[in-house]
Amino acid sequence: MALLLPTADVSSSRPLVAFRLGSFPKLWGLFNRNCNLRHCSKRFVSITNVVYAEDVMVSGTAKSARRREQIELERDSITVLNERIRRFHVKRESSKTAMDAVEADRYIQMVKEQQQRGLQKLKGNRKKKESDGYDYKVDPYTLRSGDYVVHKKVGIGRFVGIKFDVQKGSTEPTEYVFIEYADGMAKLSVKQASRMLYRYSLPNENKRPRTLSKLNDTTTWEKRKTKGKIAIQKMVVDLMELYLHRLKQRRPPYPKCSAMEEFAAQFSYTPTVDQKEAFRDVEKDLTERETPMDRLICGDVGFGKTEVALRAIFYVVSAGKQAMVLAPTIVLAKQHFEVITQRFSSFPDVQIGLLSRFQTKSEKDKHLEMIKEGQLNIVVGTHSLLGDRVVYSNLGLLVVDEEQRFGVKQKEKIASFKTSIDVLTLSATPIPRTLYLALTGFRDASLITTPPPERVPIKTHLSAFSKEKVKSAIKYELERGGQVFYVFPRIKGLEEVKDFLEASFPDIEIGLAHGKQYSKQLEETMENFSLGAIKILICTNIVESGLDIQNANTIIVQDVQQFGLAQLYQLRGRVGRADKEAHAYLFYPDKALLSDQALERLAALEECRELGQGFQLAERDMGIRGFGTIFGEQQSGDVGNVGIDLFFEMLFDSLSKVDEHRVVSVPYQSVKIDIDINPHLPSEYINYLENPMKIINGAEKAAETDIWALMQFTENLRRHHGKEPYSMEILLKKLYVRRMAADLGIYRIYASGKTVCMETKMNKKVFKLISESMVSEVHRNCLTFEEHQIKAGLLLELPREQLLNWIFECLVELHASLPALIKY
Ligand SMILES: Nc1ncnc2c1ncn2[C@@H]1O[C@H](COP(=O)(O)OP(=O)(O)OP(=O)(O)O)[C@@H](O)[C@H]1O
Repeated sequence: MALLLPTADVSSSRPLVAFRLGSFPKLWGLFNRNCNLRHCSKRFVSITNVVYAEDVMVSGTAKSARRREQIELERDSITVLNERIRRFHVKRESSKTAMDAVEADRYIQMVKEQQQRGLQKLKGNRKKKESDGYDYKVDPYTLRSGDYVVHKKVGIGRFVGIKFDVQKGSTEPTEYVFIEYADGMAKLSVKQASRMLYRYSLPNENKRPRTLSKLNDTTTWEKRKTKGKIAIQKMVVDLMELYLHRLKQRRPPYPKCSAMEEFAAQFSYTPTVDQKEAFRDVEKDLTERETPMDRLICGDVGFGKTEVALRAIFYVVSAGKQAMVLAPTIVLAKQHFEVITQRFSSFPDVQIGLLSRFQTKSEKDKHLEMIKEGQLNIVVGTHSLLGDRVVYSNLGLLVVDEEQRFGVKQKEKIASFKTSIDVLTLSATPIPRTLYLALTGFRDASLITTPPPERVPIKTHLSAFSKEKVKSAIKYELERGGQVFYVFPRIKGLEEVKDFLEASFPDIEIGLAHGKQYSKQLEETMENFSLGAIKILICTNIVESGLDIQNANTIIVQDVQQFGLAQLYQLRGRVGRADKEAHAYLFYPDKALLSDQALERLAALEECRELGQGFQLAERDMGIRGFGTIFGEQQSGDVGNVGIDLFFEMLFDSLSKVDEHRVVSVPYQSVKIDIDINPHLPSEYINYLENPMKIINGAEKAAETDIWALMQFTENLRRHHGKEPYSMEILLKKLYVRRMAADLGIYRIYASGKTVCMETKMNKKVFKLISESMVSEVHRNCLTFEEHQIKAGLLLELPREQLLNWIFECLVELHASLPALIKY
């Protein structure tokens, strides 16, 4: 018996109608007899939202669990597919227009050539130095007993040791590497081990993996590896597509301006080799390319990235366009404003403005008006510059300092600029050189790894905290006329530090800076410190990045174990920015209280005392701490499957084969499905649909557009008319099959006895790639590839509808790999 409850809120996501029924085709027939569906059809919900009447009687968790179970059961294969399309295709498809294959070919070729050069350099490096390059395998002799390792073919094991053993039939003892697995011990020759073993380290790792792989059953490991591989492919393809997409944008190149020489001559220093190269890169981007620049200037702390940005600004402003400089904090914005003002001082026509939340409303309004009217050529500020109130007259360039410090929404806004104007991003988060070279071709970046001349390495002193040591360090710095940063990890406790320092240095001006202060007060303190009025600045890590105070050459960090490695590296980089020798004192409370991980981190920092070792440090830091800064949190999770070292090797491999991940779709109309199915819709449904032809034509049109449109179509159909009867479902599935086939480059599907043949433009490599990642073994195991055909051998000859269902399921599986492929 059907139970129909009245509905109240059509927009609500809660179930509007409760049924207790078997199959749905019967349901709407029943309704059709019992009520006027034409009037109430809008009040039905799709079958996924149906609640069974008897559930209403059951209470508590059992009730919701059963409901969920029931709902799961009701999710038919189209719903499951639609949900997946929504999850995976939304971002990619909606933001992109199709690219002409010939044009794309040209770009891909260009990218590949650039990338080849990068990889070539990597190989070159390797020859010079065996440990460098993209070989991430581990030297077994460097392993310690208990270390986790990954064997490419077997998976995660625990290194036990290297011992001599005599092989059968030999009298000579040979060295073997012993590795413990869940079900036994593996014995590898040292040579073999050096070819197959990687360290198993993870980003953000503090808990070691407990589960070892099995020697005798490698399926779980194979699955993990495939998952990792697919994730990497997706990442590479995303990078590639983003790049291709950007290459499609156009703007006229900026004219080369003669005044640049004058501007360059006013730089107080001789640029370093890397700076010069970065200037050239930026100049080429702006004056020779027709696509907007999206370049990352990646340089170690204090190595002079700002000047690169200044030159880019000069080009743009000289051409009559505006430039916006975005800094993560007001303190840094102010510093940039001052540097820019000073650097442009002999170009009085260039007007520079700082937009700050400390300004009064009328000051701010005046600035906004000037930006809008084009009276300000360079605008400096924090994220407030991204707000809708800021309207530019003729914006040409965006300079972003430390993009990773902006929030998600702000990053999205920054990304939206990248397709229309030139963007230069400055980052002091070093990326490993190997990674940089491998990424060449996918991401325009310039590395600044050479320090300005006369820079002296910062002397790093790591020890247990002692008031005496603190006092003598400060005394030394003050006596040579310098200033001191005193960094403490918590706001609570700063006052105590202040009391101690005031007592020790009664005649010295001491300032306090932290993020919870009133902005005005913070700004004043920073100003006084940079002017030299304040000699000791007690602060939290608010000074972490970008701050450039040349006279401050001692930094003291108390409770150093509380900071991350990259953070400490940044903090240390606040000093030693001139030619004076600088000191960094890192104090921990008591060695016994430090975790192994903290000790390892600090030792790494102490080791990397030479200038420019941030890049080296980044490589290690990724093993210990954050990987997400470069690739995002999602990828950070993917690394977990295989460990960083194997992940990197797979990444480099994938980068070098990017054009093999290419799928060429075929036009929807050219796809032939030679399976004779023309389902007849029941008359009740036809009556119920009001205008069935319009609906069927709409479905066909949606399928022709793309999978996203087809998904929206079926969702709408079900929202308005409930779940369709079986024959309509078959009709829809046929459309899905044709659409998915077109996307996969399959232009004909037919059956011959127990074999399903799919003629395709896909190449064998792509087939291998996507079939490997199929979740369903049933489908995967029966597929083969022969001369432009994907063949499926079925166990028995299926009736037509079942056959269509089978093909539908199989294509759904193949289609799931599309995000890891480049389409054009
Ligand atoms: N070639 C050079 N020779 C000597 N000093 C230089 C050179 N280039 C820049 N500098 C100076 O070095 C200091 C640091 O430069 P800058 O602020 O550009 O570094 P940065 O790379 O932006 O550092 P951070 O990542 O900390 O922001 C500045 O005072 C700058 O004037």
